Amino acid sequence: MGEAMEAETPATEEIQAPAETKEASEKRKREEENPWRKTSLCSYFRRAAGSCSHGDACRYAHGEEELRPRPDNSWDPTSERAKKLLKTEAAEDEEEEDKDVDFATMEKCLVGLPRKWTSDSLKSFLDGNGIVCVSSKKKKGMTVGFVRFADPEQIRTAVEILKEKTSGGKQIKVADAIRRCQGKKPGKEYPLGQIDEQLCQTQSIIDDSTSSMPSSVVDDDAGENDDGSAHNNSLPAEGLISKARSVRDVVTPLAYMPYNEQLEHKKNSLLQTLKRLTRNARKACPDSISLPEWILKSRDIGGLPCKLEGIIESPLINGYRNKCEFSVGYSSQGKCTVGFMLGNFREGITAVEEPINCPNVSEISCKFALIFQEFLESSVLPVWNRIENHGFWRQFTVREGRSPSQVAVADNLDNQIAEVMLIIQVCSSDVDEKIMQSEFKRMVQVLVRGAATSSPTLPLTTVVVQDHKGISNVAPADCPMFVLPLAEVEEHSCLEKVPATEARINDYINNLQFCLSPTAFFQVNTLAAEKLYSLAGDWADLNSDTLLFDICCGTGTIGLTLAHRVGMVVGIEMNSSAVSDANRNAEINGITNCRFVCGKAEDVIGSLLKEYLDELQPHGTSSDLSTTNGMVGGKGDGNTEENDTTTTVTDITTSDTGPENDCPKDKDSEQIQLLVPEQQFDEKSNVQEISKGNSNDNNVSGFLESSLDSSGFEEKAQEKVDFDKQKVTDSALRPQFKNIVAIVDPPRVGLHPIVMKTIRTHHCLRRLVYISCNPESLVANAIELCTPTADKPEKSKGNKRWRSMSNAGLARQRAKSMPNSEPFQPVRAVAVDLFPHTQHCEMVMLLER
Ligand SMILES: C[S@@+](CC[C@H](N)C(=O)[O-])C[C@H]1O[C@@H](n2cnc3c(N)ncnc32)[C@H](O)[C@@H]1O
Repeated sequence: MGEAMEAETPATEEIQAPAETKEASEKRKREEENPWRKTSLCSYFRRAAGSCSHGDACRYAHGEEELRPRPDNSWDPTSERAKKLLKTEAAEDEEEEDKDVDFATMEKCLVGLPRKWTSDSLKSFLDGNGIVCVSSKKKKGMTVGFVRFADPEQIRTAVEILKEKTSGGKQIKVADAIRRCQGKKPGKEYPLGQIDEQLCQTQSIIDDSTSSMPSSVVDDDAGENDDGSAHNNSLPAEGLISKARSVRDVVTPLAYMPYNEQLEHKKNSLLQTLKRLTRNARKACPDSISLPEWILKSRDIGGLPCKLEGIIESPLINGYRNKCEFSVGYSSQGKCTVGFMLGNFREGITAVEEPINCPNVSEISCKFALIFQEFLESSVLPVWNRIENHGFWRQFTVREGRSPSQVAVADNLDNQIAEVMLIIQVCSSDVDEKIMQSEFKRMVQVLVRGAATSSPTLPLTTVVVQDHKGISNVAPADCPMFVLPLAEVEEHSCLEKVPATEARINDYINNLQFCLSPTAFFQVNTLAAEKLYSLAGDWADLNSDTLLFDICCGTGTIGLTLAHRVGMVVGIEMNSSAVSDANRNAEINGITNCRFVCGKAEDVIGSLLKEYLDELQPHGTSSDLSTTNGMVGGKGDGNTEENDTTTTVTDITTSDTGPENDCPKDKDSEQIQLLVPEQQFDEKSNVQEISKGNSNDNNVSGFLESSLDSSGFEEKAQEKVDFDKQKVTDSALRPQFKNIVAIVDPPRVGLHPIVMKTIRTHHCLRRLVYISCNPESLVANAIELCTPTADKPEKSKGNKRWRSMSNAGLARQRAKSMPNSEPFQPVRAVAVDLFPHTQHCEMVMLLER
């Protein structure tokens, strides 16, 4: 037996040991020197101690079941460094968990209670913490609980209970409850005493778009527009506020600080936000993979993912806004007012106050608001009442356009405004047509006269009416709009409602003219936007061999201002009027190397990347752009075909696939490079898709739900590819570019998960400049783009708990199920202050791989 065994054992010299690499040999030596290192895993990041950021402060050895101290005793738990590290990281984690709970506000509302719950059920659920009251909204199918806590400790306990217990699998979320008064007694203050009916009413009229959503997934500034402006959450006449805040405090909360202190304040807050990127990417990094260099290096720069290179000042500090959306409602004194609300729906319902002392609002806008307010005082039609969802006058917007080639001097922008567009939002349901006509005529007269008699006179270019019959604050993209004639119309003649298709005003960026339709996005601080775009261009490292994807391009401002620095721009935008503005703007400025595609980025990006990049020639064989395609920016530069959006769609599956792609293809990137069969170009349904599009910029829940259901990813992308009115040019004629860059400038909610996956898995895209008006969502997106992935991504479990996750937590989840692909690295970041006096700030981050 023994002999037989011996015979089976191969002779030692026959065993071929694989050659040890230098790296492996160094690792082995290190482990031999310190055996503890081999098995030790940091308690916080479940990662080898050698690669965690705790260094000597790392205390745990996880190789075994039990935690044990380092055998060499080199970890000193009493050392200052150890204490500091462990304390800060624990505190940071805790802070992240509690991010949405304000422990200073004692009255909370609990969203997501089971429908049949009563006050007693909630009381026992919370183990008696807080005085409770439950309100059921049958119409909205929701039950909300209101709790008044005695102190922060009670809140903490309740939050713990809510984290641990779920009600029938549902997570209950905590939000601040701020009471309003329902009574029609202006001036009466309701005491903040015990929990009562008024508190229950606080959240009962929360906007539909936020009510069903817990606060953690509602954008921090859900009550604000894309550009950081105050939202028109029009208020009921009887709205009163219990928190005495001035409109200046609400609209421009930093106005009390000198400008340099505002910048410092914003910079510090951005530093904290940026650190979240490092922390979360570290947590999301799979155990099997070593931490990327940028995370390891973050230790040297205070935990930042990359350097924050400062904050660029706004050239204009006061009156910089070129667009102001005023709410129409009643002030706390019961006066019909055109101004800003003293809060948003998350904070409860508040009154509308005149825009007095709001330094970001231009004088022109204030004057027009006042003229319109005076008109409303004599109007026979009522202002919109949000509680009862009826009324006529809803919102008043002033858009300003500067004269060309004028350099703004200090704070004196007003006299450079050459054009003004006024947009009046109304709801014409159940309103007598004759009365409406007569009111419009009178309104135009008042506005024209008011502008002419102001000193100095105010420019007035066009008056547009938007007829929005829905309940939600945001009018859908296809909301009817018409232009009112500025010339006086005789009293008994019929008012001609000209469709607003041609209503435009002009503004200028980097000496290019931008012609803007009423609803198209345009940065509200034009001069600061110039700085932002130039910087984005510099960081994008552009040259004539660059193909630039301008994702979420609006009216084409970024692409068009950078067109002369690149070979070609492909812009993607879902607002169809912004796309037609972009095409028109290219034409006006004689730019021929831009193509603007109308569609949601998540629907079109995969196909566009495929169209342009799958046929890339190997480096060095790209054609000479200046001679073969003439696609260089500037007047009269040859090929205008790319701007022709009316040509028919060609089946890309039959087009010549061209020379082999020099980008390594992996199977994941294949997944998203979808071939779309001809039958799927259903023009009609695609057009509908577009027109539905931009009503829902902030559809966070849609994003989140789809993000966690990756099974539908391919189908979704495939189904929704939109080639409406876009021409797929013959691949043989299409220029080839060596340098593929994307500049993304998404709305506050950030990029759609499909866009993220597409960018991440397309190897040709090596550089990405991310511009964001919401650094929180930038950080969340960067977690997904920059975290290394495991060979086998985790299968998304369709996690129902996404509702209770923070943005960063959700991004971590998504990062784990990202297809295996090369991650980006954050390279540099800078802030650009487009919104002085407010908390908002644009942030730009360069990501490379
Ligand atoms: C912050 S703005 C930036 C616009 C433009 N880059 C600029 O600076 O003027 C965001 C733009 O993204 C568009 N948008 C929002 N969601 C989109 C989506 N899913 N796909 C494409 N565009 C989208 C909006 O209509 C808006 O024009």
